[in-house]
Amino acid sequence: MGEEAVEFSVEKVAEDCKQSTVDVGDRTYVIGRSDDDSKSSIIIKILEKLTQTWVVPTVLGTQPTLTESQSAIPVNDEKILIIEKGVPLNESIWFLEIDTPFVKQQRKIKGTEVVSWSKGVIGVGQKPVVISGPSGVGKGTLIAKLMKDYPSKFGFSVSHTTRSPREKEIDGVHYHFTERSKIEKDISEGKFLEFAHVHGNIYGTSIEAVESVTDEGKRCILDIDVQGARSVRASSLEAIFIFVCPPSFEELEKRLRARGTETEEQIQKRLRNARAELDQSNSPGLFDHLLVNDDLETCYENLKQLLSLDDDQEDSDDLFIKDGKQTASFCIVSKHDSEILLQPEPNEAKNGATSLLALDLSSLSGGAPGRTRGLKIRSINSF
Ligand SMILES: Nc1nc2c(ncn2[C@@H]2O[C@H](COP(=O)(O)OP(=O)(O)O)[C@@H](O)[C@H]2O)c(=O)[nH]1
Ligand SMILES: Nc1ncnc2c1ncn2[C@@H]1O[C@H](COP(=O)(O)OP(=O)(O)O)[C@@H](O)[C@H]1O
Repeated sequence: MGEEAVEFSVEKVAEDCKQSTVDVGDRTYVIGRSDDDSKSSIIIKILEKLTQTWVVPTVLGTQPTLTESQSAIPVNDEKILIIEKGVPLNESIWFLEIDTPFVKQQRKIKGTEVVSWSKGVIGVGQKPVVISGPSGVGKGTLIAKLMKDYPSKFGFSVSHTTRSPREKEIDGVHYHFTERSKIEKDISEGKFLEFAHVHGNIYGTSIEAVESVTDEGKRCILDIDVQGARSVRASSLEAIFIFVCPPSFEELEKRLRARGTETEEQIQKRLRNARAELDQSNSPGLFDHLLVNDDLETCYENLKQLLSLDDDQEDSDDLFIKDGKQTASFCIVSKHDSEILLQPEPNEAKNGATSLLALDLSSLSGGAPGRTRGLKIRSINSF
């Protein structure tokens, strides 16, 4: 897998696929569609111009759905913007990350050349909320209340886990219950935002679990342990971090036993881990808010207050999102500073799509392994 010298020439590449070529520094990136074999896929090849050698990188992230062709332009030394042809604008914007911090880190881990896809999304979306705290403190109870009271506002990030389902747990709703080998493979393929070994099992948040909630316009809630919170802090996902504490250790033990879902051995393990989690809750810069869950209703009110405090971005992107909902297909014309000019594909003019669009990339956030958010769009009326 990964870096290898490949014997093919530019002419051979041109035969193989409908391609875009993008020069960034001493490299030419060839992005195209391969029709080899029965399975079509997007292929990425890199030409090292100085040595005239080809490199086939390891490609991470979810790739765009295949379309006939695409237009591409470098944004900077770190990423290339790609607009897919033949799909509505808000489905068509993608970034190929070639030297972002995430790509650099993955290159080190894998020891091969790496590039990563990230889908471009218009508007920022609300920051996800990470909720951590020891087992039995009441995280699930608080989250269930929030989801019941505000079903259109919040969505739950359904984690993957190797632990067995409890009696009332539903696969795909509470967790995606999964085999160890499957989750390990998906983690190695870069499909997870974070993962951790907790109470003897693997738990992890897939990128899709979080991003699909945000794409629906809902605020994503993650119930993950302290190690997971630390990983999310270090990732490109900007979130709010809340730690839920019990009023006392004795009360925590009481709740855990009263829940009646674990064996004595499992309870002992969870209580040991609880001490470590409580110690870590004070790590500088990790959690933004600590909530004590003594009386449930009081704690719930405090949680609601915290969340509405951070609602400043709500509805602020309507204008951009409206323009992004254009169903016409566009292609890249030029780049000026951080604005990219897009024009409708020639056959779209007859559908009434005549205006040019300016795609503003000045305030991007996130990026691989999740989405690239913060794109702004405005129409430029042709005269
Ligand atoms: N890092 C990480 N932790 C998770 C994830 N999903 C759940 N957890 C944590 O795993 C721990 C155990 O969860 P669970 O088995 O449902 O037990 P409970 O907390 O006692 O209800 C809790 O601390 C959860 O917050 C995940 O995707 N990533
Ligand atoms: N404030 C509270 N006071 C008393 N019991 C609570 C409170 N919050 C939650 N519980 C109960 O404690 C148990 C553990 O709560 P749960 O939400 O499953 O915890 P977690 O998801 O953090 O493991 C459940 O039986 C729940 O009904």
